[in-house]
Amino acid sequence: MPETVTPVPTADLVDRYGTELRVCDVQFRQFGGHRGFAGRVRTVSCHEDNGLLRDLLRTPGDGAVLVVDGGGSLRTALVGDLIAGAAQDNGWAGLVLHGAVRDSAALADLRLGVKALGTIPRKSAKTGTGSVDAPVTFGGITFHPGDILHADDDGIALLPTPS
Ligand SMILES: O=C([O-])CC(=O)C(=O)O
Repeated sequence: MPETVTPVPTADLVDRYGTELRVCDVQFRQFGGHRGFAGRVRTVSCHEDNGLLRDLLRTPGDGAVLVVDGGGSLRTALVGDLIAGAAQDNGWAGLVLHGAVRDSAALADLRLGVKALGTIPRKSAKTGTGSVDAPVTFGGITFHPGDILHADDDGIALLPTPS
């Protein structure tokens, strides 16, 4: 069942949850057609290789947000218009890429959130090395599969996990 999470402004979430909210310190750029997006976290960890995330985004997203730890590399693009288009068509809410994109002009037309560090036209390898749904850490916070993520023009935040 698709699990849609309605995006809430991240500044409002800080006002509501205070320091319990986990806020990512990275200054991402916005590339997708949806500037505010939210969903349950899935993760990929990879380095200049997008085989794993390409295969995952070809499967139903059920409203999830894919968080990709690309090690911050800006040498190759992890996502372009084809992979992002598949994510849109398969019901993913958004992508958070600690890495680069390409086809950036086309990404703006998609019904998808896409935050990334920057752009580069060079492709990634496709060997499929890396891991899926292991916790990933960048910007001072750890993204666990199942966390609820909210993103907008102000940044990215993870809701406190119920104790
Ligand atoms: O295939 C790739 O590596 C990325 C790409 O260009 C696309 O998603 O369109």
